[in-house]
Amino acid sequence: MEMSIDWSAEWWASAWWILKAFLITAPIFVIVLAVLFATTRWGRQFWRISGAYFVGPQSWRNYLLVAVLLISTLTSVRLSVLFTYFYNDSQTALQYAVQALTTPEPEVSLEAAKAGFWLSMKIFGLLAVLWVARALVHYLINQWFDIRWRVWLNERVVDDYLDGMAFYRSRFIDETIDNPDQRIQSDVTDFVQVSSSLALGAVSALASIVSFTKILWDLSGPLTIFDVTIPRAMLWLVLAYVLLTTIVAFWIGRPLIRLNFLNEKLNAGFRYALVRLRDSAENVAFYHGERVERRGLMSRFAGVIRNYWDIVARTLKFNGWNLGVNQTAEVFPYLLQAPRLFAGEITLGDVSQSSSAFGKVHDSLSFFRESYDVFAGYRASLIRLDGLLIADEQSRELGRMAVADLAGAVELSGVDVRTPDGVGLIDGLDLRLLPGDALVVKGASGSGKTTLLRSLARLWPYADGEFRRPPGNETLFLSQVPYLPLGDLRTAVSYPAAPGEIADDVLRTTLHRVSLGHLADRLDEEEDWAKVLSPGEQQRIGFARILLLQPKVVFLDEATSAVDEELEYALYKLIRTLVPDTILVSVAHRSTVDQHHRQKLELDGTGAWALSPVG
Ligand SMILES: Nc1ncnc2c1ncn2[C@@H]1O[C@H](COP(=O)(O)OP(=O)(O)OP(=O)(O)O)[C@@H](O)[C@H]1O
Repeated sequence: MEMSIDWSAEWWASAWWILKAFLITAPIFVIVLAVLFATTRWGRQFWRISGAYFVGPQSWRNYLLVAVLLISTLTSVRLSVLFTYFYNDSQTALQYAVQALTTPEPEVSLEAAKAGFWLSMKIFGLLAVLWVARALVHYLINQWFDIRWRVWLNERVVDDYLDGMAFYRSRFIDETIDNPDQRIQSDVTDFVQVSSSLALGAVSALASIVSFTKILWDLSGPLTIFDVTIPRAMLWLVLAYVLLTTIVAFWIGRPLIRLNFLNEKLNAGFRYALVRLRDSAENVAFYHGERVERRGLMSRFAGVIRNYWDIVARTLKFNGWNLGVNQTAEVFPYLLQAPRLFAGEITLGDVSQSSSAFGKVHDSLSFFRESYDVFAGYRASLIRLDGLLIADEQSRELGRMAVADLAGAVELSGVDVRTPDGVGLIDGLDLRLLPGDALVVKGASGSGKTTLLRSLARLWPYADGEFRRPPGNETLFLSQVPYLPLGDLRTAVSYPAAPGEIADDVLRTTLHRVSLGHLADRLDEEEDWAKVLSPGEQQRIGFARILLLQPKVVFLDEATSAVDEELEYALYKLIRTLVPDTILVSVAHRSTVDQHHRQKLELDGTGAWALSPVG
């Protein structure tokens, strides 16, 4: 029995095919992507987010991995092609065997048919081993590529978010963005996974279309409809069919982009409301605010569900169309090839091979149609990640106070501070403080005391003037409730120094000094310290940091508001005794704070200010 192809020569021929296909596909792949990046909106977004990963001296490793993945993808296409020839041979062998058993003078003897059948089984064994091995290697390399990319992109997005205090200052830009945390955590992952699966899926689909079109071309016969004969009808019909159905599917699926975007946004909003409830648990519990919280949570959740129903309705239409299209395609090749089999023009193997080649061309062309909802989710991730990077950039572009280094002293000249609406809070403030000086800032609530400190810390965009101060960590800002990072108590007390940078003995002695001796033996304990410690204890941690870091200047914003007056006196005395040269600037309503300062700055909230000695 004659096999459909010469299998003994086919292995080398296939290896040669894969190499040729790679040499053709790789440049086309690069050119198509370059055109998409330059001409489509989502392509430009992609490039802004991750273009840097594919340029520069380090990027050759990424290209190497992409090349391996491309070769593996093309190998899989080639193996699929070989499988269809195996199907052809095994089916034809069976057909001849049946013929030999039922007709006295068969075309092929039973022995030859049996030999053909067993040979095709051996070929299958080899193909199956190659198929499984390729799939596993592909999975591993694909994951390797994705993980490397994800690590890079995560670093890029987190660094960008931290750069220039974008994480804080983004609240001041015109179009603020929602849930940056979710954009970093979940969209980065989706972006990487879907990018590589869509790109490789598209390559695989296109290579399959080319390869199987060749098979269909060879197996297609003419079709006569209303006296018009279409040569190679099956091929043209599958192409026309898939093209039309894909256009309709894109049209039906288009709203999924917006719905997926909303889905992420609404879910993130719901999750954030839950996180806020957890963070403010004690406050809510004191107020018995469960009813209001429940209403807020449920209304957010209702938004999620409403949108989800829209997604369901749209997916129903989208999937309904796709499933219907796929089912119709099932019988297509049989309808076209069966009459030719009945006429004795082709073998059963040919019918079976046409059917599988038709299926492959159809599935490959349908890849674009069926991936549309994945692409819709991908677009949403692109928009969200790009939005985050743009917001970071805009945050960095906002104005901020000009600062310069000055050893050991503080100078403010012509400092203006405004509200976001442009209302002046402080006009032209000039000030000079030398080592050991202490200044208390007073003024009615809302007069701009905290905003002055924000401006000097370069957080506040609506401030001008010049600020000279000791460089880097020599200038410390302490807010009313000091920030306590997650981790053990050592990490919390040492902040912003890294844990371990300050010796435990020093930490313990300092805790005793600020009346937190009861915590001295708990340095290794991991807790959410911001929830465990009382506000007064947290404020004492703030004072401990002054003693540990010994800054040249420290700005304190209501730093003793939660401790009693006796303890406040002791804490200030401690600072004045142990770090007497440190310049102190305190914002405080309580008059008992004044006695620890030499000068007083009074703000009236309309721009005017007055500097006087503390009486
Ligand atoms: N993020 C913001 N957006 C808009 N306005 C703000 C913002 N932060 C502060 N303000 C406004 O700026 C003004 C000054 O606020 P600031 O917090 O500096 O007052 P303060 O003197 O420290 O008040 P308090 O003594 O109550 O702490 C207030 O009118 C406040 O509403």
